[in-house]
Amino acid sequence: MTHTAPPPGATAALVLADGTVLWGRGIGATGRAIGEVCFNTSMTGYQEIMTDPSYAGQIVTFTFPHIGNVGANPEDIETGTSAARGLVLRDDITEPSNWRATRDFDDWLQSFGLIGIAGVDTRALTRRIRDAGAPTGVVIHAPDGKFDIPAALAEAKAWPGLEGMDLAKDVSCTQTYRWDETRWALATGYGKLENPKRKVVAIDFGAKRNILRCLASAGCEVTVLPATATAEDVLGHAPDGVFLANGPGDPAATGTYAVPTIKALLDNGLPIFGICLGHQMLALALGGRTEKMARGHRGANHPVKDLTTGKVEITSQNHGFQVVPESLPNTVEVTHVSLFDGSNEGLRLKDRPVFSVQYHPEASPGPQDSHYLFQRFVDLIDAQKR
Ligand SMILES: NC(=O)CC[C@H](N)C(=O)O
Repeated sequence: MTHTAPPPGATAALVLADGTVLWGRGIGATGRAIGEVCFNTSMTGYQEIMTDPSYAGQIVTFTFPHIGNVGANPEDIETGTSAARGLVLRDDITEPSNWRATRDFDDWLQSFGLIGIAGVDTRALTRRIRDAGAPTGVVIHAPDGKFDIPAALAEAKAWPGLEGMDLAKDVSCTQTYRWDETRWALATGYGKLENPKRKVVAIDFGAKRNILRCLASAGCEVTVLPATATAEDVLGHAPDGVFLANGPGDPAATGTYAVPTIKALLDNGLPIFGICLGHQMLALALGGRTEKMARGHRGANHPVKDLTTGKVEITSQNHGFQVVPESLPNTVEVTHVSLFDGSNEGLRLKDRPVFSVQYHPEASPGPQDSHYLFQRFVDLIDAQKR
């Protein structure tokens, strides 16, 4: 895998912190970007993945070779800007072939400032991440073929890594806003929620739009608050329930401002539902612990067992940290477990209307097996209201 000089025609390089240099062809924006190199096994949904705020500080390696082949459209995005740092592909991006495409994927990457490399042996890179963990990497796109590899290597070596990094504040909204677009909006153009039955405050640690759509589709009027919102800010909106969003970075670092808020909300007795980073921070607020995973879960095919029903669901996942179930107090019941590695995928409180999952029930991309969780949340809200 190691080379010293750019091979003829190379316009991009991926420099790993251990000195490995992978050469390829540049895609998207030019320049260089640094991040943790992870892999995602999804076969579809590359736009949603590249705009998922949880990927802040990461360079995504797609294990599926045909990325970009259906082009890009203005709808399949999870935020208006991208938080991910870059991407690594096996094959070159081809001409778009899909009726929904409004532009070429390469073009779209440029407009989002995303730097990428194609022509990499992504299978070898993925095995390496699987066996040795996610390395820091610098992706360089230099159409002039001029690479400063020693500088990139020094940068990669100096990067502190995601552990201890708080990135939620960077990707969260800065102002409170109302969300009322349902899941039907994309298909029909008429997706505004009429007569919502419940008021939900969503704390935005890096929320994906489709989560907000799923909450609206379940009949919730959703008010979105910035990540640093206090319990008073939340309660000021007189919500029937609180949603804790997904987000990037290390939950322990984000917890410095989010955990006190969540603790106060728990004391208040409101129904609470958390997803991914929201799940991890709920666990911290309950006195539990989180840790970095050896290789993380990123893909749209992860089997999870719901221990409360015995059913297995195929889930969409994107996380590199996990809740340590043994660290949770006995007021907590573990409700979901990964059938890949046995790690924790969900919890609920035995004495309060509070639950959370580690995976992404809104999918986007991914199977819709887990949409029932949004119904579970509104059922808890309705029971509490009665
Ligand atoms: N999707 C998420 O919310 C990710 C949570 C957290 N940043 C992790 O990597 O584990």
